[in-house]
Formats: sequence, structure tokens, C-alpha cells
Amino acid sequence: MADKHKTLGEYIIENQSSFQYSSGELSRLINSIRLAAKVVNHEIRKAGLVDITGAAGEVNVQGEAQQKLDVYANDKFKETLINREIVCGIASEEEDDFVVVEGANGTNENKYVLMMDPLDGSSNIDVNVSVGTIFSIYRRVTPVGTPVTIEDFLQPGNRQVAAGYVAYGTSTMMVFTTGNGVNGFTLNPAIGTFYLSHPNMKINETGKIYSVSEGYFAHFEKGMQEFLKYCKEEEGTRPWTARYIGSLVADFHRNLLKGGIYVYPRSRTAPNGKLRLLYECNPMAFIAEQAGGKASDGFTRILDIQPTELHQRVPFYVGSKQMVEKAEEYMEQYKEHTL
Ligand SMILES: O=P(O)(O)OC[C@H]1O[C@](O)(COP(=O)(O)O)[C@@H](O)[C@@H]1O
Ligand SMILES: [Mg+2]
Ligand SMILES: [Mg+2]
Repeated sequence: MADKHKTLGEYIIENQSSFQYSSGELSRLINSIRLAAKVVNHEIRKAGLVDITGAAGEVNVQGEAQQKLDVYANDKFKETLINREIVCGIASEEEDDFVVVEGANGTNENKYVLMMDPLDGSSNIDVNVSVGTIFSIYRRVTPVGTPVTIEDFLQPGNRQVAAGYVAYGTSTMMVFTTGNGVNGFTLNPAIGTFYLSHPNMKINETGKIYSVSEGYFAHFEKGMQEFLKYCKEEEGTRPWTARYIGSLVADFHRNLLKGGIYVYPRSRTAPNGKLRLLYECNPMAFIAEQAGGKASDGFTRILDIQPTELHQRVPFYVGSKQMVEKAEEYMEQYKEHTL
């Protein structure tokens, strides 16, 4: 059967045996994410018509004003996972602390924890620009049947068993990896089914697009400033094209398809950068590497960073291998010039 006719459900059944520790649990978990994504997609498509835009009136643990869709997406994903008792713990950008999922009989025999950014690109919700959802799945390290602890969440990214995102853009796509390459599925909204539209996605070794919020240029480290100058020089394939949507999922997805680099560096105003290691950088880094790309904090491979806090932030350099390596070269060259 040609790939494009294959549904996400069929793909999961066919590939279940290639999933690490496959027992059907991870398949059911990915299926639950698919379901929650469709529910959230349905609401996003009505943004502007129904009372789902604007601030929710609360401030989350990041100190950011929660948008109504942040809260809605967080609730829908949590609900879908908890109702199906498919994980033993959840961590989310919108939750101060991790959520222990107890089964109906008070224990939980599941072996996976999920970390998520339920709605990525919140600043773009009200202006009809693409947003996303990001997820990362780990096998717990504490004994099955006991309540999860922080240890189960503070695992380095190289221990992820699966990661992915949903892009709510001109079409809705679910892109994920279980450690055997990256596949993209597009939702046919008429029948509510995801189809394998982008099998075995690979990112080009290099590209011509750079995605950085340059407004903070004066606040960047010298290495980053010099890299940006390099991007704009008249030489070879440069100057590269500046593209910045302001939604990590959308900027990453475009660069995955076309080649490019996305950077959210540290700066005087954001000494650790802005993006969260556990549910933004680790999952996107896993996908980037599985597609042949690279991801670091300018110096260290993202997936090798040992997390110390649930909501910790790290500088993020991700995309085409040669472009990330060029940025790292500049960071190394000017590492004495700190903030
Ligand atoms: O507005 P800035 O500082 O450029 O930040 C934009 C970045 O922040 C984010 O919106 C952070 O994600 P959330 O919207 O999930 O908080 C990224 O999607 C995006 O790349
Ligand atoms: Mg985000
Ligand atoms: Mg978010």
C-alpha cells in the first residue's frame, strides 16, 4: 500500500514491534496523543469565532500570562491521557509540578511518563499564525506500581523512547519519532484521519534559512552576534534568508522541510535562553537528530544535558548539521566574551 494511503493507526500497528520495549503500551499512548490533537485542532480552527482566544487570567509557573488555548490544550491532553490510564505521570509547561496519574484502583502499572508543551507559540494564537503541541515520552526509572517521582522526569534527552509535535498550520500535521527515523502525518479534516504524507523525513545537511529573533541582537553574546553577521555576508550561498514565525514548532517544521537553523540563544535579558529543556528542546532535538540534523546549547549536545529542574531553560541551536556546527564554531571562538 503506498505510504500516502497509510493511516497513522495502520502505521502504528505495523511498526509496533520496532518500538523499544514494545508491549502495545506505547502504541496506545501515541494513539491517545493523536486523539487529543484532533480535539485541540477542532478548537483551534474556530479561534476567533468562539471564546477561546485571549488571556485566561492566570500566570503560569514560567511567569507567563496563560492564554485560554494554553489551558484548554493542557486540559484536553491531560484528560485524554488520564482517562485512558496510559501514563503514570505527566509534566507540562502549564503545570507547576508533575502530575502523578493514579489508576482507578489507586495504583498505576504503566511504565511511561509524558512531558508536554500543550500549546506552543501562544503569542500567535490571536493573530491566526501557526501554533503547535510538543510531546516527549520516557520510560519511568522508579518501580512500576509506585507513584512517580521527580527522578522519572529529570532524565537526559538521550533516554527518550518517543517524541513529536503537532503543527496546527495551513494543514494539521503530526510528526514524530520512536527512534527509527521521523515520519509526518497530515490530517484529512473531512474524515478526521491522519495519513502518512511525509515518510522518513530528512533535513538537508545545510540550507539558506536562519530563524532568530534579532531584535535582541544587542543583548546577545559576541559569538552569536558574529554568527548572525556571517549569516548576512555576501558570500557563497549567503546571505541566508531570515524567517522567524515566533512559534518554535512552525519555525522548526519549515527548516526540517527546507533546511535551516533555528536559534533561541541566551542574552542579557534571558541568561539561559527562553525554551524549556524537558518539553521543547529535548523532543525537538530527538527529532532533529533522527532526521540527520543537530541540536545543542551552542556547546553541548542537548540530548546529553542532565536536567536539574522541571522547567529549566537552555539556549537552543537546532537544524541542519553544517549550519548548527557553524554557529557552534563562533560560540567556541568567542566563548571568553560572555554576557
Ligand atoms: O517572542 P519570542 O521571545 O521571540 O519567543 C518566541 C518563542 O517562544 C515560544 O512561543 C515559547 O513557547 P510557548 O508559546 O509554548 O511558551 C516559542 O514557540 C517561540 O519560538
Ligand atoms: Mg513552547
Ligand atoms: Mg506553550
